[in-house]
Amino acid sequence: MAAEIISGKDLAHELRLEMKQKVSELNDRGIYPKLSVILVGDNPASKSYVNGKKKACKETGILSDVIEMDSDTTEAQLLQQIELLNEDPSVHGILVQLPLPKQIREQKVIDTISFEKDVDGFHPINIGRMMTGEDAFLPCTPFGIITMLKSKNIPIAGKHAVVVGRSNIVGKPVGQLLLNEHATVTYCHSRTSNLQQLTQQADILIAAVGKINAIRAEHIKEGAVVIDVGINRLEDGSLTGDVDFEAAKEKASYITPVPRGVGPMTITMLLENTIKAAKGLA
Ligand SMILES: NC(=O)C1=CN([C@@H]2O[C@H](COP(=O)(O)OP(=O)(O)OC[C@H]3O[C@@H](n4cnc5c(N)ncnc54)[C@H](OP(=O)(O)O)[C@@H]3O)[C@@H](O)[C@H]2O)C=CC1
Ligand SMILES: Nc1nc(=O)c2c([nH]1)NC[C@@H]1CN(c3ccc(C(=O)N[C@@H](CCC(=O)O)C(=O)O)cc3)C=[N+]21
Repeated sequence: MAAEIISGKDLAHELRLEMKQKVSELNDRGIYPKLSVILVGDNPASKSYVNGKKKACKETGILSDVIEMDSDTTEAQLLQQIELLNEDPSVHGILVQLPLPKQIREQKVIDTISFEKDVDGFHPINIGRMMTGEDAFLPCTPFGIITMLKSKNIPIAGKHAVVVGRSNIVGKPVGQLLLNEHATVTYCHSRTSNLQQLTQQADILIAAVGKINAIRAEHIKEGAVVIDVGINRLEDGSLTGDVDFEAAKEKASYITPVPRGVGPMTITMLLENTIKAAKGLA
Protein backbone atom coordinates (compact mmCIF):
# COMPACT_ATOMS: atom_id res chain seq x y z
CA MET A 1 0.00 0.00 0.00
CA ALA A 2 1.29 3.44 -0.86
CA ALA A 3 2.00 5.75 2.07
CA GLU A 4 0.09 8.86 2.97
CA ILE A 5 2.33 11.87 2.37
CA ILE A 6 2.47 14.29 5.30
CA SER A 7 2.71 17.78 3.81
CA GLY A 8 4.74 19.98 6.11
CA LYS A 9 3.96 22.84 3.81
CA ASP A 10 0.17 22.52 4.23
CA LEU A 11 0.38 22.04 8.00
CA ALA A 12 2.78 24.99 8.24
CA HIS A 13 0.32 27.13 6.32
CA GLU A 14 -2.55 26.18 8.64
CA LEU A 15 -0.52 26.86 11.77
CA ARG A 16 0.75 30.19 10.45
CA LEU A 17 -2.81 31.40 9.92
CA GLU A 18 -3.53 30.68 13.60
CA MET A 19 -0.29 32.40 14.60
CA LYS A 20 -1.17 35.50 12.61
CA GLN A 21 -4.26 35.81 14.78
CA LYS A 22 -2.22 35.34 17.99
CA VAL A 23 0.27 37.99 16.89
CA SER A 24 -2.50 40.43 16.15
CA GLU A 25 -3.94 39.85 19.63
CA LEU A 26 -0.50 40.53 21.14
CA ASN A 27 -0.21 43.69 19.02
CA ASP A 28 -3.52 44.86 20.52
CA ARG A 29 -1.89 44.55 23.94
CA GLY A 30 1.10 46.60 22.74
CA ILE A 31 3.40 43.58 22.30
CA TYR A 32 5.21 43.31 18.94
CA PRO A 33 6.96 39.91 18.71
CA LYS A 34 10.39 40.35 17.14
CA LEU A 35 13.03 37.90 15.93
CA SER A 36 16.63 38.97 15.33
CA VAL A 37 18.68 36.73 13.08
CA ILE A 38 22.46 37.00 12.88
CA LEU A 39 24.04 35.78 9.66
CA VAL A 40 27.84 35.58 9.63
CA GLY A 41 29.55 35.22 6.24
CA ASP A 42 28.08 34.57 2.84
CA ASN A 43 27.19 30.88 2.68
CA PRO A 44 24.47 30.79 -0.03
CA ALA A 45 22.46 28.04 1.69
CA SER A 46 22.44 30.02 4.96
CA LYS A 47 21.36 33.15 3.09
CA SER A 48 18.49 31.29 1.50
CA TYR A 49 17.32 29.83 4.87
CA VAL A 50 17.51 33.25 6.47
CA ASN A 51 15.39 34.69 3.67
CA GLY A 52 12.84 31.93 4.28
CA LYS A 53 12.69 32.86 7.96
CA LYS A 54 12.29 36.54 7.14
CA LYS A 55 9.43 35.81 4.75
CA ALA A 56 7.69 33.57 7.30
CA CYS A 57 7.92 36.28 9.96
CA LYS A 58 6.36 38.78 7.61
CA GLU A 59 3.56 36.35 6.74
CA THR A 60 2.56 36.08 10.42
CA GLY A 61 3.12 39.70 11.42
CA ILE A 62 6.25 38.97 13.48
CA LEU A 63 8.90 41.69 13.20
CA SER A 64 12.28 40.49 12.01
CA ASP A 65 15.69 41.95 11.69
CA VAL A 66 18.65 40.32 9.94
CA ILE A 67 22.10 41.38 11.10
CA GLU A 68 24.72 40.49 8.52
CA MET A 69 28.33 40.19 9.65
CA ASP A 70 31.49 39.58 7.58
CA SER A 71 32.98 36.12 7.24
CA ASP A 72 36.11 37.34 9.08
CA THR A 73 34.10 38.48 12.13
CA THR A 74 35.87 37.50 15.35
CA GLU A 75 34.22 35.48 18.08
CA ALA A 76 34.46 38.50 20.42
CA GLN A 77 32.66 40.71 17.90
CA LEU A 78 29.85 38.19 17.49
CA LEU A 79 29.48 37.73 21.26
CA GLN A 80 29.29 41.49 21.66
CA GLN A 81 26.52 41.68 19.06
CA ILE A 82 24.60 38.94 20.89
CA GLU A 83 24.95 40.83 24.19
CA LEU A 84 23.41 43.91 22.56
CA LEU A 85 20.40 41.83 21.48
CA ASN A 86 20.19 40.16 24.90
CA GLU A 87 19.82 43.61 26.43
CA ASP A 88 17.39 45.00 23.83
CA PRO A 89 13.85 44.75 25.25
CA SER A 90 12.29 45.08 21.76
CA VAL A 91 13.95 41.77 20.70
CA HIS A 92 12.19 38.60 21.91
CA GLY A 93 14.02 35.92 19.92
CA ILE A 94 17.65 35.60 18.81
CA LEU A 95 18.84 33.12 16.19
CA VAL A 96 22.45 32.82 15.07
CA GLN A 97 22.41 30.95 11.78
CA LEU A 98 24.65 27.85 11.82
CA PRO A 99 27.21 26.81 10.67
CA LEU A 100 29.61 29.58 11.69
CA PRO A 101 33.06 30.36 10.23
CA LYS A 102 35.78 28.22 11.76
CA GLN A 103 37.37 30.96 13.91
CA ILE A 104 34.16 31.06 15.98
CA ARG A 105 33.26 28.39 18.56
CA GLU A 106 29.59 27.50 18.09
CA GLN A 107 29.01 26.32 21.64
CA LYS A 108 30.41 29.56 23.07
CA VAL A 109 27.96 31.50 20.87
CA ILE A 110 24.97 29.38 21.88
CA ASP A 111 25.88 29.69 25.56
CA THR A 112 25.96 33.50 25.24
CA ILE A 113 22.40 33.86 23.92
CA SER A 114 20.04 34.63 26.80
CA PHE A 115 18.08 31.41 27.36
CA GLU A 116 14.86 33.45 27.52
CA LYS A 117 15.50 34.56 23.91
CA ASP A 118 16.89 31.23 22.67
CA VAL A 119 14.11 30.47 20.17
CA ASP A 120 16.29 27.77 18.53
CA GLY A 121 16.20 25.82 21.79
CA PHE A 122 19.94 25.14 21.63
CA HIS A 123 20.97 26.74 24.95
CA PRO A 124 22.01 24.22 27.66
CA ILE A 125 19.25 25.48 29.98
CA ASN A 126 16.58 24.80 27.37
CA ILE A 127 18.11 21.42 26.54
CA GLY A 128 18.18 20.53 30.23
CA ARG A 129 14.56 21.60 30.69
CA MET A 130 13.53 19.58 27.64
CA MET A 131 15.20 16.51 29.18
CA THR A 132 13.42 16.92 32.50
CA GLY A 133 10.14 17.73 30.74
CA GLU A 134 9.93 21.28 32.12
CA ASP A 135 8.63 24.17 30.04
CA ALA A 136 11.33 25.13 27.53
CA PHE A 137 11.96 26.41 24.06
CA LEU A 138 12.03 23.19 22.07
CA PRO A 139 14.46 22.87 19.16
CA CYS A 140 12.50 23.77 16.02
CA THR A 141 13.12 20.75 13.79
CA PRO A 142 12.34 18.12 16.47
CA PHE A 143 9.34 20.16 17.66
CA GLY A 144 8.12 20.35 14.04
CA ILE A 145 8.46 16.58 13.62
CA ILE A 146 6.40 15.85 16.76
CA THR A 147 3.80 18.38 15.59
CA MET A 148 3.55 16.60 12.22
CA LEU A 149 3.09 13.19 13.88
CA LYS A 150 0.42 14.58 16.20
CA SER A 151 -1.40 16.30 13.33
CA LYS A 152 -2.02 12.86 11.84
CA ASN A 153 -2.83 11.28 15.21
CA ILE A 154 0.07 8.89 14.74
CA PRO A 155 0.58 7.02 18.01
CA ILE A 156 4.03 7.48 19.57
CA ALA A 157 3.67 5.91 23.04
CA GLY A 158 4.98 2.37 23.11
CA LYS A 159 6.29 2.55 19.55
CA HIS A 160 9.87 1.84 18.58
CA ALA A 161 11.39 5.04 17.19
CA VAL A 162 14.76 4.74 15.46
CA VAL A 163 16.67 7.97 14.93
CA VAL A 164 19.48 7.93 12.38
CA GLY A 165 21.76 10.83 13.30
CA ARG A 166 22.87 12.22 16.68
CA SER A 167 23.60 15.89 16.11
CA ASN A 168 22.82 18.38 18.87
CA ILE A 169 20.34 20.23 16.65
CA VAL A 170 18.32 17.34 15.20
CA GLY A 171 19.15 13.73 16.09
CA LYS A 172 19.66 13.95 19.85
CA PRO A 173 16.72 16.26 20.62
CA VAL A 174 14.24 14.46 18.34
CA GLY A 175 15.04 11.23 20.19
CA GLN A 176 14.50 13.01 23.51
CA LEU A 177 11.12 14.43 22.45
CA LEU A 178 10.01 11.00 21.22
CA LEU A 179 11.12 9.55 24.57
CA ASN A 180 9.11 12.26 26.35
CA GLU A 181 6.12 11.00 24.30
CA HIS A 182 6.87 7.48 25.65
CA ALA A 183 8.43 5.92 22.55
CA THR A 184 11.22 3.38 22.92
CA VAL A 185 14.13 5.13 21.25
CA THR A 186 17.19 3.81 19.45
CA TYR A 187 19.89 6.14 18.12
CA CYS A 188 22.03 5.21 15.11
CA HIS A 189 25.03 7.10 13.74
CA SER A 190 28.09 6.69 11.57
CA ARG A 191 29.64 4.13 13.94
CA THR A 192 26.52 1.97 14.18
CA SER A 193 27.50 -1.46 12.91
CA ASN A 194 24.07 -2.94 12.17
CA LEU A 195 22.10 0.02 10.81
CA GLN A 196 19.73 -1.93 8.59
CA GLN A 197 18.92 -4.45 11.31
CA LEU A 198 17.94 -1.61 13.64
CA THR A 199 16.03 0.56 11.17
CA GLN A 200 14.03 -2.49 10.09
CA GLN A 201 12.58 -2.60 13.62
CA ALA A 202 11.38 1.00 13.50
CA ASP A 203 7.70 1.85 13.77
CA ILE A 204 8.82 5.48 13.42
CA LEU A 205 12.01 6.07 11.46
CA ILE A 206 13.71 9.48 11.55
CA ALA A 207 16.42 10.08 8.94
CA ALA A 208 18.70 13.00 9.90
CA VAL A 209 21.95 12.04 8.21
CA GLY A 210 22.60 14.52 5.40
CA LYS A 211 23.32 11.86 2.76
CA ILE A 212 21.28 11.09 -0.35
CA ASN A 213 19.69 7.61 -0.25
CA ALA A 214 21.08 6.84 3.21
CA ILE A 215 17.70 5.17 3.84
CA ARG A 216 16.38 2.80 1.17
CA ALA A 217 13.53 0.29 0.91
CA GLU A 218 15.58 -2.44 2.63
CA HIS A 219 15.92 -0.25 5.76
CA ILE A 220 12.17 0.14 6.20
CA LYS A 221 9.63 -2.09 7.92
CA GLU A 222 6.29 -2.49 6.11
CA GLY A 223 3.88 0.11 7.52
CA ALA A 224 6.53 2.27 9.21
CA VAL A 225 6.22 6.05 9.56
CA VAL A 226 9.20 7.63 7.77
CA ILE A 227 10.31 11.19 8.55
CA ASP A 228 12.95 12.59 6.24
CA VAL A 229 14.88 15.48 7.76
CA GLY A 230 17.76 15.51 5.27
CA ILE A 231 18.29 18.46 2.96
CA ASN A 232 20.70 17.62 0.15
CA ARG A 233 21.21 19.85 -2.83
CA LEU A 234 21.54 18.17 -6.23
CA GLU A 235 23.72 19.53 -9.03
CA ASP A 236 20.70 21.00 -10.81
CA GLY A 237 19.96 23.04 -7.67
CA SER A 238 16.94 21.00 -6.55
CA LEU A 239 16.62 19.55 -3.04
CA THR A 240 16.28 15.95 -1.96
CA GLY A 241 16.21 14.18 1.38
CA ASP A 242 18.04 11.24 2.93
CA VAL A 243 15.36 8.73 1.98
CA ASP A 244 14.84 7.03 -1.37
CA PHE A 245 11.34 8.48 -1.47
CA GLU A 246 9.90 6.58 -4.46
CA ALA A 247 10.82 3.17 -3.05
CA ALA A 248 10.07 4.08 0.57
CA LYS A 249 6.55 5.33 -0.10
CA GLU A 250 5.56 1.85 -1.27
CA LYS A 251 6.42 0.36 2.13
CA ALA A 252 5.69 3.15 4.61
CA SER A 253 2.29 4.03 6.08
CA TYR A 254 3.19 7.73 6.29
CA ILE A 255 6.14 9.57 4.78
CA THR A 256 7.36 13.17 4.64
CA PRO A 257 8.64 14.59 1.35
CA VAL A 258 11.65 16.83 0.70
CA PRO A 259 11.11 19.64 -0.05
CA ARG A 260 7.79 20.69 1.57
CA GLY A 261 8.14 18.30 4.51
CA VAL A 262 10.07 18.94 7.72
CA GLY A 263 11.74 22.17 6.47
CA PRO A 264 8.64 24.39 6.47
CA MET A 265 7.71 23.01 9.91
CA THR A 266 11.13 23.97 11.30
CA ILE A 267 10.48 27.59 10.38
CA THR A 268 6.92 27.43 11.73
CA MET A 269 8.12 26.24 15.13
CA LEU A 270 10.64 29.08 15.14
CA LEU A 271 7.71 31.48 14.77
CA GLU A 272 5.85 29.65 17.54
CA ASN A 273 8.86 29.97 19.84
CA THR A 274 9.19 33.67 19.03
CA ILE A 275 5.56 34.25 20.00
CA LYS A 276 6.16 32.28 23.20
CA ALA A 277 9.23 34.42 23.94
CA ALA A 278 7.22 37.60 23.37
CA LYS A 279 4.64 36.39 25.87
CA GLY A 280 7.50 35.81 28.33
CA LEU A 281 6.54 32.25 29.10
CA ALA A 282 9.98 30.66 29.25
N1 LIG B 1 14.58 20.08 7.43
C1 LIG B 1 15.13 20.85 8.34
O1 LIG B 1 14.48 21.70 8.90
C2 LIG B 1 16.54 20.65 8.72
C3 LIG B 1 17.30 19.81 7.97
N2 LIG B 1 18.58 19.56 8.31
C4 LIG B 1 19.28 18.58 7.47
O2 LIG B 1 19.29 17.33 8.16
C5 LIG B 1 20.48 16.62 7.89
C6 LIG B 1 21.19 16.34 9.21
O3 LIG B 1 21.54 17.56 9.81
P1 LIG B 1 22.50 17.63 11.10
O4 LIG B 1 21.95 16.75 12.14
O5 LIG B 1 22.74 19.04 11.36
O6 LIG B 1 23.83 16.97 10.46
P2 LIG B 1 25.19 16.46 11.09
O7 LIG B 1 26.12 16.32 9.95
O8 LIG B 1 25.55 17.28 12.25
O9 LIG B 1 24.82 15.00 11.63
C7 LIG B 1 24.64 13.92 10.78
C8 LIG B 1 24.50 12.66 11.60
O10 LIG B 1 24.38 11.55 10.73
C9 LIG B 1 25.27 10.53 11.13
N3 LIG B 1 25.71 9.77 9.95
C10 LIG B 1 26.52 10.18 8.97
N4 LIG B 1 26.68 9.20 8.06
C11 LIG B 1 25.98 8.15 8.50
C12 LIG B 1 25.75 6.85 8.00
N5 LIG B 1 26.30 6.45 6.85
N6 LIG B 1 24.96 6.02 8.70
C13 LIG B 1 24.40 6.43 9.85
N7 LIG B 1 24.56 7.67 10.37
C14 LIG B 1 25.34 8.51 9.70
C15 LIG B 1 26.42 11.24 11.82
O11 LIG B 1 27.07 10.35 12.69
P3 LIG B 1 28.31 10.80 13.64
O12 LIG B 1 27.68 11.54 14.79
O13 LIG B 1 28.90 9.51 14.07
O14 LIG B 1 29.18 11.64 12.80
C16 LIG B 1 25.70 12.37 12.51
O15 LIG B 1 25.24 11.99 13.78
C17 LIG B 1 21.26 17.52 6.92
O16 LIG B 1 20.93 17.12 5.60
C18 LIG B 1 20.72 18.90 7.20
O17 LIG B 1 20.83 19.75 6.08
C19 LIG B 1 19.15 20.11 9.43
C20 LIG B 1 18.44 20.97 10.22
C21 LIG B 1 17.08 21.35 9.89
N1 LIG C 1 20.56 28.46 14.19
C1 LIG C 1 20.06 27.68 13.25
N2 LIG C 1 18.78 27.26 13.35
C2 LIG C 1 18.23 26.46 12.40
O1 LIG C 1 17.04 26.07 12.50
C3 LIG C 1 19.04 26.09 11.28
C4 LIG C 1 20.36 26.55 11.22
N3 LIG C 1 20.84 27.33 12.22
N4 LIG C 1 21.15 26.20 10.18
C5 LIG C 1 20.67 25.41 9.07
C6 LIG C 1 19.51 24.52 9.44
C7 LIG C 1 18.68 24.09 8.27
N5 LIG C 1 17.36 24.65 8.50
C8 LIG C 1 16.30 24.60 7.60
C9 LIG C 1 15.18 25.37 7.74
C10 LIG C 1 14.18 25.39 6.78
C11 LIG C 1 14.27 24.63 5.65
C12 LIG C 1 13.20 24.70 4.62
O2 LIG C 1 12.26 25.45 4.74
N6 LIG C 1 13.29 23.96 3.53
C13 LIG C 1 12.32 23.97 2.45
C14 LIG C 1 12.99 24.28 1.12
C15 LIG C 1 13.68 25.60 1.08
C16 LIG C 1 14.37 25.86 -0.25
O3 LIG C 1 13.78 25.56 -1.31
O4 LIG C 1 15.52 26.35 -0.21
C17 LIG C 1 11.66 22.62 2.32
O5 LIG C 1 12.27 21.63 2.80
O6 LIG C 1 10.61 22.54 1.73
C18 LIG C 1 15.38 23.82 5.50
C19 LIG C 1 16.37 23.79 6.47
C20 LIG C 1 17.36 25.34 9.66
N7 LIG C 1 18.55 25.29 10.25
